[in-house]
Amino acid sequence: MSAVVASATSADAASTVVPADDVADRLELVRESAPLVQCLTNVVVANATANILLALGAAPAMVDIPEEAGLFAGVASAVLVNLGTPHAEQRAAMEHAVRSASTAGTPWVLDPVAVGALPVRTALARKLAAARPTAIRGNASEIMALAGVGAGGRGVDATDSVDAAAEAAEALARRFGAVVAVSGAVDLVTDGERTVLVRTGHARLTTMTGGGCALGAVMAAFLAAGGDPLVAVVAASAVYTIAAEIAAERSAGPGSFAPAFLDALAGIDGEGVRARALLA
Ligand SMILES: Nc1ncnc2c1ncn2[C@@H]1O[C@H](COP(=O)(O)OP(=O)(O)OP(=O)(O)O)[C@@H](O)[C@H]1O
Ligand SMILES: Cc1ncsc1CCO
Ligand SMILES: [Mg+2]
Repeated sequence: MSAVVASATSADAASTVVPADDVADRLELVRESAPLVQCLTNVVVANATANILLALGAAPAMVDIPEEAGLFAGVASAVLVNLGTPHAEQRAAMEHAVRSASTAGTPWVLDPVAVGALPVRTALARKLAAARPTAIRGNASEIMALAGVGAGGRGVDATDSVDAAAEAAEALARRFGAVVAVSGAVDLVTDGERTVLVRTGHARLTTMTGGGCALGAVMAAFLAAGGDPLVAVVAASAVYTIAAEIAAERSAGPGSFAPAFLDALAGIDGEGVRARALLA
């Protein structure tokens, strides 16, 4: 039985299945290694992202000033670059961090928040993508806009379906040699050759600020553990969305969901992954 099920999304990419045992193994590796995840992220979600990484068992560090970001990316286990509120100082820090991560071979994740209509972040996202992130994570409209199809979403929200973004995601993955993850009701993960659909999850995740942004940080934590980056990103997405299902059952709305999600992330183990996988 698989934690994630695959189906063909386009003629170009072969569908792939990632077994629940692989997801459980990756979760254990994250817990054992407690990766140090450097986050250059937006001011809206910084605190939520740090709490989510801690709950998972990783170590967050929001090191995002130009004088320190490059230095730190050389020692961090993984780096998240999220373009949600890209002030000038942070933009400069991102360029330092990306250069240093690439030199050190540190995995890094690009989240092109609200690219499309907004000029500064769109140009920056294109420039950073050319520096070959390990993974690119966004909602359907962001991935399509970065690939050069579509004008982006409504602010930070998607106006396109994950299905509609499948071909753009696969093309982007091939162009930049990255794993590309598209979030939505069903999450899609592709490396341009293999495509996986992660069907677990709950819509209440979209009522909590940082639902997508913190997922990028969690992907960075899973990538830090090494191995096949496609499997790492799928495992991150599966663990995250399974925890969201558990939290949704234990909460009444957005307010109680956020702490319940932290508890679920802290409590989930391989057995929990396998149990939910049977339902997927
Ligand atoms: N309709 C839905 N049903 C279930 N889960 C969903 C749905 N939409 C999104 N999700 C989940 O919510 C998480 C965030 O995805 P979303 O597409 O909202 O990201 P985003 O737009 O980048 O979020 P943000 O920028 O607000 O942080 C993902 O784990 C995804 O699986
Ligand atoms: C609301 C918001 N605005 C810029 S970034 C962000 C967090 C969700 O993407
Ligand atoms: Mg987003």
